[in-house]
Amino acid sequence: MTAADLAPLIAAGDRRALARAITLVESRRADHREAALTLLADLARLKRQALRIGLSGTPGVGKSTFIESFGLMLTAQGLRVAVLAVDPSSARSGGSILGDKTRMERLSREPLAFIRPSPSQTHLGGVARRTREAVALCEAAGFDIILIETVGVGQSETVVAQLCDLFLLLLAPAGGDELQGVKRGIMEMADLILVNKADGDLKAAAMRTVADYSGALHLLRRRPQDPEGFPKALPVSALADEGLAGAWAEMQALLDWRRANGHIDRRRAEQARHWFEEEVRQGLLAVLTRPGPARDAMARLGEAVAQGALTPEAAAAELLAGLPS
Ligand SMILES: Nc1nc2c(ncn2[C@@H]2O[C@H](COP(=O)(O)OP(=O)(O)OP(=O)(O)O)[C@@H](O)[C@H]2O)c(=O)[nH]1
Repeated sequence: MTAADLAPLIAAGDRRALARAITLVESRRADHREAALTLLADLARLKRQALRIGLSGTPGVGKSTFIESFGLMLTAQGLRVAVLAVDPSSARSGGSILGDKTRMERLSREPLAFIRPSPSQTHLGGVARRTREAVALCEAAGFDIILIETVGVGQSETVVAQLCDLFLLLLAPAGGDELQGVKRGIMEMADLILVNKADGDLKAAAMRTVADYSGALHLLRRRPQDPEGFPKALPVSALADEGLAGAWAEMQALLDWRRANGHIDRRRAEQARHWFEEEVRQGLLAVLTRPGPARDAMARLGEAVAQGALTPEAAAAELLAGLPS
């Protein structure tokens, strides 16, 4: 099947065609890459947009339980939901955070939902491109909401934050009264902090954790993209399906405000620029690492620097001057 065959099927919302197209954008083969770029350009003409929600949380915090409950709540409202994952750790574990078939079993059977397991990837640049293109394909397929999940190791939150309109941080109730070592940078990215497992014996601890984070969020500098009161921390129970409708109402209130104030369009424009620049950076790196004159010059000039024949600065200037401009 060619890109030209896939495009109308995806536009009609065919989930199998969508899955095949995602496989195509994941491929490293040069002819696949070319077909993928044609397909993406074709589908971009539809100018369809979904609400993109990023979700981060450490293993065991309840991400899959949350996505299943939250996703089912949305599909019950007639919304089409796609779930993607950014998982840079899968290269190491050899597995995939969404690979386990038993995860989100009910949601995966739902006709309005599409769940894409995360493939093994070797570097974050590849993960970012793959996910970005998968998001674009899901949008073209007419999904209303795209949930982009990450386990939050290394730089993966930054990738997700650059792909989404809204960023959720899922936390577990803390044992003591200390914040759970959540890095400041990650807190600063969050639009909502959801303290999961606010049920049964864990409820009291969850409420304390919500209070702790509410206090901590208060101390952060107010961001221009936030109305009064955001970002905020809320208790939820993905298992008992409690607090999810409330969290969704908060997300919608925030999005309405951002839309009305032009923040969504502005953020997407900034993200598009970011990804363009990132692609250029990756392309330049590829020029230096694949066999060819640039890599040869790199080796030759590196040797000259090592032997003291050239300063690092002079050698770098010579190399850069020789690159196609
Ligand atoms: N009490 C309670 N337990 C929950 C809740 N949500 C998830 N759990 C439990 O927490 C455990 C981990 O849940 P998962 O949804 O698999 O967590 P995850 O973050 O997706 O974990 P990884 O797949 O390892 O990344 C499971 O035993 C769930 O049943 C909740 O709201 N309340």
